Amino acid sequence: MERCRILLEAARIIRERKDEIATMETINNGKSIFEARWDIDTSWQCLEYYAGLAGSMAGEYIQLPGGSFGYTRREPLGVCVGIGAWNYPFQIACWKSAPALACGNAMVFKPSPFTPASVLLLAEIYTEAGVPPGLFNVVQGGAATGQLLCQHPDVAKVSFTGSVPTGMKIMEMAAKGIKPVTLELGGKSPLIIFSDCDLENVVKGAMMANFLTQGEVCCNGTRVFVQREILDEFTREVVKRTQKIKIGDPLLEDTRMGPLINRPHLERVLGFVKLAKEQGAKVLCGGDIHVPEDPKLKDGYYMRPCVLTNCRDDMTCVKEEIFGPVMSILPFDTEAEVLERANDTSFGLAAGVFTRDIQRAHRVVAKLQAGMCFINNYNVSPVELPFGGYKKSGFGRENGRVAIEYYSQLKTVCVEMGDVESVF
Ligand SMILES: NC(=O)c1ccc[n+]([C@@H]2O[C@H](COP(=O)([O-])OP(=O)(O)OC[C@H]3O[C@@H](n4cnc5c(N)ncnc54)[C@H](O)[C@@H]3O)[C@@H](O)[C@H]2O)c1
Repeated sequence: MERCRILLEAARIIRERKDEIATMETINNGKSIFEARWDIDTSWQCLEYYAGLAGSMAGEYIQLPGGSFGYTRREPLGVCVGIGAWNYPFQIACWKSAPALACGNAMVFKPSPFTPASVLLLAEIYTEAGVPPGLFNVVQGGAATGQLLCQHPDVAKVSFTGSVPTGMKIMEMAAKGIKPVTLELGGKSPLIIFSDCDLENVVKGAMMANFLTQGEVCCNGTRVFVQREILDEFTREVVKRTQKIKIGDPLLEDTRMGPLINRPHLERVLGFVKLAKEQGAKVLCGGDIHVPEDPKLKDGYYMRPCVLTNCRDDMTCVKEEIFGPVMSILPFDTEAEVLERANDTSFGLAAGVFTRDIQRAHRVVAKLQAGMCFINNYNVSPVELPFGGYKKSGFGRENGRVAIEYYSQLKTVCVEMGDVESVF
């Protein structure tokens, strides 16, 4: 209950300082202030959720013959390391630290060196809320710092959010110390749109699945499979709305897309568009640098969101995670065909299906190889629901009740009520 009270107080302070934290996050990452406020909301909601669970963690009592019994205790792991990506800096730190602290662990958190700032506010807030000194710590640095943390003998667990190649290295390092890991890695998720869908909702869903945070979202549904009957209508509408996205100063209220994280990443994303064209895709809009009218933004890392058609499943833009505002539209004819194509990837983070046919919706999601599936929506993230990947998108879960299992260990106690029966 003490942990619960402190986490609730931290959640209250985050709510109170929401605008300040969101502004810091926008400067930190480049996402629009409008979206940064959403991130801060899911951050304090996460703290509230685990505050609620902190006081209710319990073991099991198991009866054994002869009056003997056993019971289990859920105990903390010790010092947990959190390593974060740059796309949701504050939110990732909350999604890791809230269950870690609720379970009685300490956490050392290392943000991405591209977004070092906002998590310091979280550390400040935890201290103000009453988290004892040393229980939540921020260490700045890049890969070398991350490695030192993973290899440290006093570290009991590593929870990592980032790319697949780094995830592999983390797992290797953790294996040497037999440490459990949670891996939240990349994706190339399918969004399947059947012709019986509500077109207005589907267009909104496809935009949400592709263009939040400049397209730098792990679970984005970037392979947009559209049933052929509605292909033209859907494409026309999605292009029209994509062209209307307001790009510019992310601190302005009406901006919906800010700059990408840095110049090398912008060039990488533009490189994917160039390669897509060379491989035969057609750019319907965007995919190039955007220079805002405001002269002080002229060197910003802005690009216009891009919609690609004429895509094939073997193209690089359809196979690899671009991590930028690039949507690939892929026509399909039948349910069986689209399921096979949707699952034909080594990733498995998320998937979405839009249809008015309720039986089909459940039949399709049951067959999708993805940890987070959406029916008739996309990229909503209630903290009550577990989130995490299948296949190379990682394992372990964040959020939901199940995350408790990833930040605690189970002790079994066997109690004898009779005499010891010895064979000696
Ligand atoms: N599944 C999810 O929940 C989720 C959420 C956000 C982002 N992501 C993924 O993250 C990727 C983008 O983020 P990124 O570019 O920051 O990823 P990244 O793998 O380059 O870096 C992530 C973090 O790992 C650290 N790091 C890098 N090398 C390391 C090493 N050898 N040892 C220990 N730590 C090391 C970085 O400093 C950073 O803090 C994308 O692939 C995206 O899909 C996944």
